[in-house]
Amino acid sequence: MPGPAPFAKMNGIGNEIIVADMRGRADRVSPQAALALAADPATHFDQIMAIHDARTAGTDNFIEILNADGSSAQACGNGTRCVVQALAAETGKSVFTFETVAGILNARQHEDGLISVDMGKPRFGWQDIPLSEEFRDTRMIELQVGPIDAPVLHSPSAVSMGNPHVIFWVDKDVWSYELDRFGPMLEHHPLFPERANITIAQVTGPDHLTIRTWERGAGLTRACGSAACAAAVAAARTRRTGRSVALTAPGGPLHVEWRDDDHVVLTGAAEWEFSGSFDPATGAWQRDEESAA
Ligand SMILES: N[C@H](CCC[C@H](N)C(=O)O)C(=O)O
Repeated sequence: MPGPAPFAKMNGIGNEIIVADMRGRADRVSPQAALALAADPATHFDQIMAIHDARTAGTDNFIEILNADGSSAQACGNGTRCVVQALAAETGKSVFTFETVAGILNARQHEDGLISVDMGKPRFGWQDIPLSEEFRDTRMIELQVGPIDAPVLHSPSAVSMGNPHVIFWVDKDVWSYELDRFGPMLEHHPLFPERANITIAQVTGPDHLTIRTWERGAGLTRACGSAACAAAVAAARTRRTGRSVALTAPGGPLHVEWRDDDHVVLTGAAEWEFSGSFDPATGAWQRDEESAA
């Protein structure tokens, strides 16, 4: 049996992330370990980013992403920034190429410490998101919450950033909507065969959005990077903003640029909290002695 694996508890503007160092070993973080770590308030997380040895030439590492409910995710922008910060501190490198189940992505740490992740190209086809019904135009799909004649939320945009997202556009303050109540129902709506990440977004300035997200497999989070990308792309697609968008999530600021080559680049901060080691099979863990409180 391989021994315990090192981990760092980090966050990407409040998106709670565990970066697990699974390099040099063949086992994987089990869904049971994820559930155990998520249930402990000291290690509660939204995503685990498990760093594995590279599988493909030209990449630095393979990254596996687990949600708090033990399910896997194809993309995690905020978590990827945490991985970059951890590996940059260890290696002194600032440019990385990672492989995930959704493909290859590039990331870099800037001089000021902020980190940019190229999240790849968005997809808009209903089968790509995926939706269970044909919608020819996913800038606005038919879905509503509340009374038929006076819906509270309606007509969201749908986008795949490798993972499924819907964005409801709202006129009032994003905190005035009961996302904790609508989120679970929308995440599991039959329109989304692979479930979905649910974001409410308000245009709060020229090229500025304020967002809140209910994450698939994790619930309400203080930030979701791929949702920020999906919201910015959907805003540009519906002419609500241009292609370079500043966003405010509950946990802080993010910037998204939808480049002319169709790639979406997410920029923001990452923060280390403490380090420890854990058993990838069970989730039993302990804090490193010298680690900060
Ligand atoms: N927090 C992540 C996204 C997690 C996505 C996950 N909830 C899913 O698609 O299952 C981010 O920063 O992009």
